[in-house]
Amino acid sequence: MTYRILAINPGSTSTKIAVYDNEKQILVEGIEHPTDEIEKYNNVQEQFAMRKDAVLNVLKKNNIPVETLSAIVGRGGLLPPVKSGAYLVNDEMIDRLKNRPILEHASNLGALISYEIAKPLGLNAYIYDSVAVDELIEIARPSGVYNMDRTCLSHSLNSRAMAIKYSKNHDKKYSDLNLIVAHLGGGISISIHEKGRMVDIVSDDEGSFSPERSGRVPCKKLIDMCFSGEFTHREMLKMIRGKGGVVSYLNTVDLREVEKMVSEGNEKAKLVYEAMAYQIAKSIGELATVVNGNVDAIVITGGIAYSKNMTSMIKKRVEFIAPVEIIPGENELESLAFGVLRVLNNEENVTIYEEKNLVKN
Ligand SMILES: Nc1ncnc2c1ncn2[C@@H]1O[C@H](COP(=O)(O)OP(=O)(O)O)[C@@H](O)[C@H]1O
Ligand SMILES: CCCC(=O)OP(=O)(O)O
Repeated sequence: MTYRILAINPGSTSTKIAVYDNEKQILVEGIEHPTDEIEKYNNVQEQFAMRKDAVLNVLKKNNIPVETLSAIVGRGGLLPPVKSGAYLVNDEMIDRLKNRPILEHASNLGALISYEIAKPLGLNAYIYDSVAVDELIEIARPSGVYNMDRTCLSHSLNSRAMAIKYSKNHDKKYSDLNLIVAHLGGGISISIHEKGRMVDIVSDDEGSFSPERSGRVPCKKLIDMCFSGEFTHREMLKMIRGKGGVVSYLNTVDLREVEKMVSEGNEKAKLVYEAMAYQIAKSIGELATVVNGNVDAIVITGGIAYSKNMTSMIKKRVEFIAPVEIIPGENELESLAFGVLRVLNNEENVTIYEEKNLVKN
């Protein structure tokens, strides 16, 4: 039996899509949304129709009628804490993502676009390994302020896929290993997978800064800025997500440009670049304590993992903990499609999204 699966991954500046016939990729395309186009919209939600039409146009251009699809899967958005794996998109999930998402994020459109295309065709729409996957152990939850538990938001889709890939490459089972995975992209999150469960993370606001995010910042200073009257809520959020991190110092989110600045002798760029490697290494070290140092391997992945300079600086600081494996890039479209394929082949269960039954937090 061949299943044709459409995978949709909306990012801040692009919507990546792929179509698979079982495990064979028959189409992959990155639809770019230029900044001047994105800036026409007040929020992510308003981009829904534009992005959905763009997806449908690509299918049409490539002679893939939507009627030939078996299922559609989108990158899961900022929902309340959910389990790993597949969820069926339903009206309750759509209501949450449309009206009360935990945070505004392009991935909130993954479920919405998938559902909108799937529903009239009588197909199921899914999300898989949402950014809100929460498998934290209880001791990891308190933040230090009563009633303000930590929120588990991470690049779980790519991080879990890379942890599984590492395990397979070494003829081991994911469920037998303790792995730290550092996802280094426009945003950075680092996770520790203990015997197949993502038991703790350093989220994009808890550790290293990244090309476009601030990471952990001094909270007393942050509070002062919030109440200074100078900035709106939206501007403050942008300061930590979108306009924070490398771009706030060097006016670019492209690490390759930063590397060029460094090679041309720019001392400020050198400090920022090295500080990022230093902070990433610190977060990896922090997570090693979760399993009392019993780490089998550290996996470095994401776009930044293509940089030999960056990965060797990190490696130098952390290889005393465990061997470091570099798996550059991300595997998100394939991870989405293969996850749903396992569901269609009855190799994996699917969860129905019901807020009354979600992970407690
Ligand atoms: N060969 C490379 N060397 C250094 N940095 C790279 C390289 N390729 C991509 N990057 C950087 O990776 C980051 C984007 O990573 P990516 O995983 O594509 O992010 P996202 O999916 O979050 O947009 C950018 O800062 C980009 O400059
Ligand atoms: C840390 C949550 C996931 C996230 O922010 O994803 P992107 O970096 O792809 O925006």
